[in-house]
Amino acid sequence: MKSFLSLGQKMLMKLSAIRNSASILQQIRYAHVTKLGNQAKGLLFRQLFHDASYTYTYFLGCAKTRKAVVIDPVLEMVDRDIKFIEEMNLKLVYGLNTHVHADHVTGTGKLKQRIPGFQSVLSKASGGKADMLIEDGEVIQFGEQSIHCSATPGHTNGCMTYILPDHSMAFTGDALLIRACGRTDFQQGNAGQLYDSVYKRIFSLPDHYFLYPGHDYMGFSVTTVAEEKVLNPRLTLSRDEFINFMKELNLKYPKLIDIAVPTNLKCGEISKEALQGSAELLSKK
Ligand SMILES: N[C@@H](CCC(=O)N[C@@H](CSS)C(=O)NCC(=O)O)C(=O)O
Repeated sequence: MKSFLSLGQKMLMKLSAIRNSASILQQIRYAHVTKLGNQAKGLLFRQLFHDASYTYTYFLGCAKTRKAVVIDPVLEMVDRDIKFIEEMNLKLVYGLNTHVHADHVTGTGKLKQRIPGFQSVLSKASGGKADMLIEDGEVIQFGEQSIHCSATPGHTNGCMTYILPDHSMAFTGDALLIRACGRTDFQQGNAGQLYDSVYKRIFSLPDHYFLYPGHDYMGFSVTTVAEEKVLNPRLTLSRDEFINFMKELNLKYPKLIDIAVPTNLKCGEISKEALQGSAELLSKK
C-alpha cells in the first residue's frame, strides 16, 4: 500500500510524525505542571539523587518563563543536570547551596563554567564566597516563582532552609532529615541551636508542608511537617535529651571532608587536583 504513495504524500506523513513527537515532548515538558496538584500554580519540580553521597538535588522552575534554580547540585552529576535542563528547555539562573557540605563537592562551581549568567548562592553566615550571599528573610525570584530563605543553623552555622509558601514545600538541607537530622559535631555544629532552628523555623510551618531533605540514607524521599513532629525519633526528644543524643551519635567523619569543606566555601570553584581527588574518594565504598 505504502509503495503506491507519492513522494509528496510520504513527505506529509513524515511531517505529521515529527509534529506528533514534538507535541509528545511538549506534553512531557508540561505534564508535571498540569497533573500534579502542588504544581498547578506553574511550578516545575524535580528531585534527583546522587547515590555515592546519598544527596538530593532539586530543580525548581517557572513553567511560564522557564527560569529555574537548582538546590544542592553535586559536582559529579553536573552532566546529568545540564542534560536535564536542556531537555526541559530551562534557563538555570541560580544554584542554591543549603550549606557548606562536608561529604561532597557542590556542582555550583562547574555549573558556572558551563552556563552563562548562572550564579552561585550561599548564606552569608557560612563565611564562604558566592556570587550571591544571602541572609535570613531574603526572597529569591525566578520568573513568577519565589523562594524564601530561612536561617536554620545547628548542623553548620550557615544552614539555610528554602521555603516555597505558594507550593507548601520546604527544602531543609541537613537541618532536618527524614526521621533524623544533620550531625552537629563539626563546622560550628551546635545541637541546641539545631533543635531551636527546627522548632522555630520548620515545625512552625503548617502541618501539610512537604519537607525535602538534603540526604536520605534509608530510601525515603519526602516527608511532611506533621509526620516529623510526631515520628522523628530525635526531634521528639526534649531539648536536653536531644543534646545528649547528638553528643553520643559517634558517626565517622565524612571521607571527603578535607576536600569538600574548603572547596564548598568557594561554592565549588576548585582546582583540577581537588576535582580528581573528590571523584576518587567518592568512588571508594
Ligand atoms: N558516610 C558519609 C557521611 C554521612 C554523614 O555524616 N552524613 C551527614 C550529612 S553529610 S555531612 C549527617 O549529618 N548525617 C546524620 C546521620 O544521622 O546520619 C561519608 O563518608 O560521606
